[in-house]
Amino acid sequence: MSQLSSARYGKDNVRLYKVDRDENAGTQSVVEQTVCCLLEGDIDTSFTRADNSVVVATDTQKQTIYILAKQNPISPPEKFAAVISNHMVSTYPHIHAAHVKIIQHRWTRMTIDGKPHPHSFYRDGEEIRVVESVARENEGISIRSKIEKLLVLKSTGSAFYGFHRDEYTQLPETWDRILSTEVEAGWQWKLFKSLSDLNSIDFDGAWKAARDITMKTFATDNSASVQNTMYKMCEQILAAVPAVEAVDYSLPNKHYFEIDLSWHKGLKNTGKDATVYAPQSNPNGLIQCTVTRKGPKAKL
Ligand SMILES: O=c1[nH]c(=O)c2[nH]c(=O)[nH]c2[nH]1
Repeated sequence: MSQLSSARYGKDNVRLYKVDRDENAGTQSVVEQTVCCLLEGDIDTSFTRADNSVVVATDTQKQTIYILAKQNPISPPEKFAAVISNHMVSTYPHIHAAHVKIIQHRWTRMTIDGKPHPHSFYRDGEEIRVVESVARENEGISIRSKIEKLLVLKSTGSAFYGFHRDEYTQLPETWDRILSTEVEAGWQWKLFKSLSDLNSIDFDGAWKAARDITMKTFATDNSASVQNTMYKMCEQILAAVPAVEAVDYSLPNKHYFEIDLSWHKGLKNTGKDATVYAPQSNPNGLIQCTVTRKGPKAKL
């Protein structure tokens, strides 16, 4: 005998573009997103007994996303994700949870002849802003915001020494190394009881603060390790955004290896003479942590 132990369904990769035309200023602003919406609830019979009466078609979910995008601001993405997830659980009595993920892509306004252009934009990197919202019937709306794919590198100002050594250790200590990572940073908001609870929150301000803190700490910290530098980032984001309960980072350590070229006419390219390095794609270190406010230790 078998049983359905969990089920979710919906539409993924719903691509959205919205333009805001400011007729007075003669400028336009654009937002592009990719939305995923997955529903949970009393839908078991659609899997087990071919009962489609409980199915809010994935096409209906897609149309709903377009309509809600027309009727509401889609920026900040946190609020739009909450609007969609809340709509799903409040419209369909048999749907008890809605998981909405929004990826917001970068369209940065062009500067032409030193002035911001009124309607032209460019993709200044693969960095994305991500939001995951879950609305649960009778519980509230949970929101997690993320920065992903922000690639950073510093050419000095990073060390790694004093680590545990034993018969398996080959890595030399270093007081000056290249540090590079692709930032994945997340921050979990306190649970919102209803949509109106979101009104007092500056989601764009928090995203900017998290991004600025990440970059400034990365650049200015005399890094002892990825672990210590990322902890400092978490602490500052918690201090800057009171409505955030937890901050997490997942940082790959993208290694750059020295190349010994002394075999060729005694070329000096190691230690303080190193200028040409070999960037490594794999394997890479991967360091992750979650930091919360002081109190009883949360279960991980
Ligand atoms: O910042 C670092 N943390 C580590 O845990 C580690 N391990 C390693 O080989 N290099 C590094 N660098």
